[in-house]
Amino acid sequence: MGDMQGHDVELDVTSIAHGGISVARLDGRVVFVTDAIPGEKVVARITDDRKKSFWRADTVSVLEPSEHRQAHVWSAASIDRDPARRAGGAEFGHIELSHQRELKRQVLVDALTRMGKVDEETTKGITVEALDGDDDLSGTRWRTRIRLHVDEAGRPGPYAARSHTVVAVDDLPLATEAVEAAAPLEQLFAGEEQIDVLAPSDGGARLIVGSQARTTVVERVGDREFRLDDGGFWQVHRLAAGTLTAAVQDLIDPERFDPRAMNLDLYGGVGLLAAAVGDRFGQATRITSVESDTRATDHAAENLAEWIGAAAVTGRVERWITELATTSSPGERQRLRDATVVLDPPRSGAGREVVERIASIEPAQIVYVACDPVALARDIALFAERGYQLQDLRAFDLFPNTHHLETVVRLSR
Ligand SMILES: C[S@@+](CC[C@H](N)C(=O)[O-])C[C@H]1O[C@@H](n2cnc3c(N)ncnc32)[C@H](O)[C@@H]1O
Repeated sequence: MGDMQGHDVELDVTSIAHGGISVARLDGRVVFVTDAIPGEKVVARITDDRKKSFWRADTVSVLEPSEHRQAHVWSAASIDRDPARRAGGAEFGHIELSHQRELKRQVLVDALTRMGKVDEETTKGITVEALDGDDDLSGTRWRTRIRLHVDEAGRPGPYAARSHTVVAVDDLPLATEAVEAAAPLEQLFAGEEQIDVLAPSDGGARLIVGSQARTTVVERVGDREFRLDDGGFWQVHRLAAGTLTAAVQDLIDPERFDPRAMNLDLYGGVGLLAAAVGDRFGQATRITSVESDTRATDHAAENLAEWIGAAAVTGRVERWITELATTSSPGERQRLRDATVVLDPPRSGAGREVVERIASIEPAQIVYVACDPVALARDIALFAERGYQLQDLRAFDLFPNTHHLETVVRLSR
């Protein structure tokens, strides 16, 4: 192993893998190749040949293009650039938007059937939906937040794909116009590591440089306002918060919903999904939002203040739910059995401990919002071990021109 790195090889690209890379075979060996599309023949440069079972490669030219190939939406990320200098974060930008969604569907269905042990029949009819109101066919101008990294000379820019090399760019087409206009691509920031640029929905744009003091911004979703720290978590696509609000409201089975139960919003951030539940089922709804970031919970308490049955607590979900499961009274246990649990964990998913704890309180239904289909599929299989089956699913293209997608599922016994 080791003498093929840097060599160019011809590859027939056969399928898509998780993570935005395609799969090809070379002399029977799997090669994961970037910037290709299944069905293409490409010339690719081997970047990693250390493993016996698979190699990695970057496409450098296309011999037989897919009918779905398009000029990259971001010239800084196109295959015309040296692979080491291609901007990261738009790894599907060379694929027509409708076909990006088809590839995301394939990845989701593959994860659900292989890792989630969901039967194929159940996955029929799954689509990755465009967001309501997103009529931009190029999949650009949606990022309300962007992180730039700073190189040794002080120049800000995105990282190159799969590396920590900062690359110079003169545009940011996935960012909203307000974010792009505010991004200081021409300035120098010697001594800084990163710069966050955001444009909240209440207007204006701001930069967060280094350890500057946090300020509060306001995001609007329908008639609701959410206050949060400028550096705090908020869904990135300009239409994401509204889309997930509607999806959670849609997926909760009203027959199984009890407003007086101990309903939970786990990994709650500033209360977006707790508010979605309350707005769907009325002011009498009881729900507790659990979040590890104290500043976010402070904002959640404020954002949900007018609603008497809502509470926001600071805690790590795994610990908080363990304590809940072990200390609840018989009356509380019944209200937990009647509960709807919404969870929206980070990319790594909930994991075995949290899944088992949730299952141990035996809630009436679980609505799981996931940004990683593989972590979701693993957790679906864990829930299935405890008798919770996939009942309904919707998937959304919350991240056009990237490989990411968002999935919302309902599980019940
Ligand atoms: C994907 S975000 C979802 C936030 C919220 N549901 C929303 O849509 O705005 C995940 C949230 O989980 C929080 N978090 C991460 N790990 C956690 C943990 N172990 N326990 C509690 N919260 C956690 C993060 O701070 C973040 O706010």
